[in-house]
Amino acid sequence: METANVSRPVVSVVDLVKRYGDVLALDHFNLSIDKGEIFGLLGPNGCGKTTAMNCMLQLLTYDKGDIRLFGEPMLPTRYDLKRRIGVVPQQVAVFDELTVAENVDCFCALYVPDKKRRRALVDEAIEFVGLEDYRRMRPGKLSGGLLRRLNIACGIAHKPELIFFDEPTVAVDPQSRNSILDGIVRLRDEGATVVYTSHYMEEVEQICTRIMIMDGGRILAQGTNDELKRGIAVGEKIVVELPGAPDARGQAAASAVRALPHVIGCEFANGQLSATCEASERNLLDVLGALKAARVAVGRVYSEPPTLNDVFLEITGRELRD
Ligand SMILES: Nc1ncnc2c1ncn2[C@@H]1O[C@H](COP(=O)(O)OP(=O)(O)OP(=O)(O)O)[C@@H](O)[C@H]1O
Repeated sequence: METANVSRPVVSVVDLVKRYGDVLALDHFNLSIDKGEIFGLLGPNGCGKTTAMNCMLQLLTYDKGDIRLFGEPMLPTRYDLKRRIGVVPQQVAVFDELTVAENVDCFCALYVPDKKRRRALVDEAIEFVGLEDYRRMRPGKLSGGLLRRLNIACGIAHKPELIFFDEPTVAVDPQSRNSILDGIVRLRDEGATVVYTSHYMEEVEQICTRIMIMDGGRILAQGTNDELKRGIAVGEKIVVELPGAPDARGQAAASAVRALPHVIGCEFANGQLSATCEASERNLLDVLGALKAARVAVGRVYSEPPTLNDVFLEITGRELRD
């Protein structure tokens, strides 16, 4: 018999199809996110991330599919559910004629009518994103990174349980980027569930508990960072600098390495030999042994685990990077 306290996913999307005319933006898209996750939707520009998010939020109509948030059917009129959701859109959406504090208050007022309670929430949100010194400034005077932080404060001031972030770090300086990523982890630690879209794999690796890789409106793979990487043939990449090696000698060394067991591919370019290998404890010894036999002088050597780009590359044959 089913028990009453089985936890339901906070987000559940089944068989979502969205077309813009002839463009199939989402092709039977499915998603299930549990409470307390930071779930990453990762994929190149145009893969359908924003469309998926906007369908979940009922900001777009769709051709087919079932969307449930907090276990309830999500509909354009479900204001009770919308009140529990925060949205940080890709394009900064604030009012130029209002100050930082007035902007946060204005968005918070959509959900929290009580002025006194709102004052405390606005203060907390401004402090959360580190904009205390800019409270009375208008958005036009803020840098790109600070504007993004204001955009976040506007989306989270009402303490939503589920927060959608659509590429919140595009075109921000590294300091603001780190502050935004730290803030998202803190929101999760305080109990929120987060949906995070990005085409930056490093960010998704850094903060997401689970990741879905998308392309062309379809799901290519999903799992934890480790699960995704374990699912591909590449286990490690070995890079060896061959200082002063002429091109012919470097190419010969690369073909010797390519012949080794567990080596999937090997290239020599710009004085560097890069070998892609299956997981094996002997890879480094084998590669160095082959280079010694080929009589090339070896400089710096390092080994890297696979990245999400390798996962994307193996599935699609293309790079995830722009
Ligand atoms: N309003 C629209 N009309 C027609 N096609 C659209 C529209 N919005 C998006 N598309 C197309 O749908 C596909 C998915 O776009 P979407 O914006 O969801 O992707 P994305 O992964 O969020 O990319 P980005 O990060 O660039 O926003 C793309 O092919 C895009 O060109």
